[in-house]
Amino acid sequence: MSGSSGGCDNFNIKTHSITDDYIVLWKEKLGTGITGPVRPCIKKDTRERFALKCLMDGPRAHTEVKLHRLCSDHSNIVRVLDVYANDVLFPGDPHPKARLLMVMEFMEGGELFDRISKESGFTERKAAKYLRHITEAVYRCHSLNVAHRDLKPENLLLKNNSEDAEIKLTDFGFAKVDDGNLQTPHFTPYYVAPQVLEAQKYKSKQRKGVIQTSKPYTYDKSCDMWSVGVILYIMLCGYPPFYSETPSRHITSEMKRKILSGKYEFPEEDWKFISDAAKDVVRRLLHVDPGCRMNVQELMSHPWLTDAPDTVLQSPAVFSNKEGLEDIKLAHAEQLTQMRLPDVSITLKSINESQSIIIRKRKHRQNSQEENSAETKLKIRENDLKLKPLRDIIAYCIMPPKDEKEGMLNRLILNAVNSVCCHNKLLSILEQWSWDGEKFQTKVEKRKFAQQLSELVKSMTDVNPDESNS
Ligand SMILES: Nc1ncnc2c1ncn2[C@@H]1O[C@H](COP(=O)(O)OP(=O)(O)OP(=O)(O)O)[C@@H](O)[C@H]1O
Repeated sequence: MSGSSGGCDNFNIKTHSITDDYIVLWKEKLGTGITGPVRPCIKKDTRERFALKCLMDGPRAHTEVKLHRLCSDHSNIVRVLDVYANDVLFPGDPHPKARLLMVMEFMEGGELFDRISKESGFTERKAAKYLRHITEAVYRCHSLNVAHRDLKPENLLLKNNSEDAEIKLTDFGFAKVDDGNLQTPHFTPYYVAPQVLEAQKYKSKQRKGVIQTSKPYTYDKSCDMWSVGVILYIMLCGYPPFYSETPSRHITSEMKRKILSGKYEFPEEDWKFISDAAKDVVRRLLHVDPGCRMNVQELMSHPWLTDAPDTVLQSPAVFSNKEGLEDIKLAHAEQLTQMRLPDVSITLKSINESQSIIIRKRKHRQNSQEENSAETKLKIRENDLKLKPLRDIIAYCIMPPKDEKEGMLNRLILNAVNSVCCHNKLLSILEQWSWDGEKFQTKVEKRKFAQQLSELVKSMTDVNPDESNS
């Protein structure tokens, strides 16, 4: 093990070897995730036990570390103590690889649902207490404008095995800064939803003091709230809200349909003793429209959190079926992947990121002629502007504004038909939805329509802008 030479742009990351300060128990593991095992380690000077997560060094790992550390100083977030940039040789690797080693507080009590499975007399009141801890963690993240985006039972750990142990949130591997502004110094947004622009305007008004209160809603944060709703539903009854009739270890199209339409039930036989207040929290969190979903502040002030009854719940018995519990976790993880998808599918790739062969060849040609010539940049920008009306429709369909106005969609479509360069292709999509030139004759499935338009936009951006006028 050696201190790594490169990639230490962050002054808080130590570059000397972790083994100077800690004894790492490389052969033991506390849990395993997609990034590999999390291992115990012991601080040499205090003999205290910690948990070590090893990440491949790269921009994603740096974001994880940065956002985890940013949120970390809170009683419901797993604390990050030290981060090392070291070259580490793992068995099977031909040579040492640059890694970020994150030392975290040791969560001795394990995962939330494993704990619940062992509880006798698990009540609504106890579930409400757990939910308070989870809500505090989400509040911490959202108030720092961080959306966690991977809120699932495996990432909710208990400090120890005592009765009053705190729950803490961990794993910021999908977290992102969510302040309604998609622009970062490294990425020019090819897509900005009208709602995002609205949020920016809102923020600027807040900054100028025109608006006093904060309105923390944005899409990614609302996904976290959806996750909290699913976790609460499972804590109350032992199974998830969106379950497929045909058991499968993978998310089925039936399940997807249910999630998209927000179809779930409170089956009478399992829910008849559960309070209306608890159901109210679930309903408000699982609202299908992200704009109408309860935000974290609203959740914090819901009376059920502090006034839940002592009704005994059946979830521990259901959780004791280990295979069933694994299925529940897997389904939740996959649902989260689906929820993060719109982020990817509607964010068009920048030219530098495009995988298209045509565009890569073109890039290569450009590079050899004149790197990033002003003319090329202008063309890309022009092409981008031409596609904006389509992106506005997609955004409208995915996240209709709260104050949706009559005929708004039709106006956006007319604007696009009159201005976009690819209007023949657009018209053929509109025909499928019986567009009569002014309005739709049949009901449009907005998500499907948005998907078709996304594909059209993608096809227009993955070709040479010179050719896109056809
Ligand atoms: N601080 C900790 N103390 C004890 N165990 C931990 C700690 N952090 C993580 N673990 C265990 O390791 C598992 C994996 O950790 P983590 O979720 O951070 O890794 P990951 O590779 O990002 O996982 P995922 O596949 O969920 O993205 C956790 O589910 C938990 O069981």
